[in-house]
Amino acid sequence: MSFLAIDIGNTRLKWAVYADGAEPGSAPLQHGAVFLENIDRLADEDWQGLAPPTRMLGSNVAGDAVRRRVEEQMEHWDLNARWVVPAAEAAGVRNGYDHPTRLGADRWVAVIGAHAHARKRGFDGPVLTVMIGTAVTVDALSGDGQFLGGLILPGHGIMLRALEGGTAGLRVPTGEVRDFPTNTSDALTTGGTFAITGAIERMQRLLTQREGREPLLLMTGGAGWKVAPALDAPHELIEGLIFDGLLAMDAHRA
Ligand SMILES: Nc1ncnc2c1ncn2[C@@H]1O[C@H](COP(=O)(O)OP(=O)(O)O)[C@@H](O)[C@H]1O
Ligand SMILES: CC(C)(COP(=O)(O)O)[C@@H](O)C(=O)NCCC(=O)O
Ligand SMILES: [K+]
Repeated sequence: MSFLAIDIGNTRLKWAVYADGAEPGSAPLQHGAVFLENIDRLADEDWQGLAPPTRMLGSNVAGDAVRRRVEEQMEHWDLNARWVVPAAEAAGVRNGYDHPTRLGADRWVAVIGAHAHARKRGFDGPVLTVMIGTAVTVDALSGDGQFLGGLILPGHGIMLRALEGGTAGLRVPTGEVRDFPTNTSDALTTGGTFAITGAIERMQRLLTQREGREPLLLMTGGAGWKVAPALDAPHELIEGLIFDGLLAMDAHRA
């Protein structure tokens, strides 16, 4: 008996298999990541030889066509494909979005994962969930479990491509994060990084003011490690935050 968790973003599909009874924070038995252009080879490659999972739950923000292609890769297993649709409430979190179903499934699941982490360590204050993927999202959860809302901004890659495409003189290699950049490469890299860390720190201040208490700041996503060193606010990198949310949701449904 095992549980397959899938997180399809706009760049990569991430998957993890857990033993029955796993909880948020548990280590997966196996896990992997593939770029979306390679998802049609999952059954023949990454998942070849995997013990057939007995349950699955996925988060997908890459559209219906991608979801169908992934479902095809799972066809040889006797598995009921289940995908998260953000609702008004799930796993102890209430959804404050104007139209709950329009919230990105990955954001909803990550906030639920972050809530589970906070509760597990006995923390009942607010939580700020930061995801650094293709896009960057910064999502606020109140101490009493209400998702208050959050920001979407371009990830580093999108920012740089937008600048390259919209200017004549910004085609340069990746630079370093510097306090006062003195060349174009460093200016671009620092600009992108400070845009992201600045947005995070602004939301942290807003949430602290609203709740009267410093939030727990949990960060995840493929490029989280790049942003973490430049972030002044105390934070924790949790690679599998979306998987932890999927585990929490699966446990609540059972
Ligand atoms: N080894 C890596 N493989 C892929 N992406 C990476 C890697 N290291 C950093 N990244 C960054 O992480 C981003 C993808 O992160 P991910 O969380 O998978 O995004 P998404 O959920 O949007 O698909 C890429 O835009 C890239 O900038
Ligand atoms: C904001 C996102 C594009 C992030 O995608 P990602 O970077 O994880 O690929 C995704 O969560 C999404 O499509 N959201 C729907 C719109 C919303 O959340 O309001
Ligand atoms: K993501």
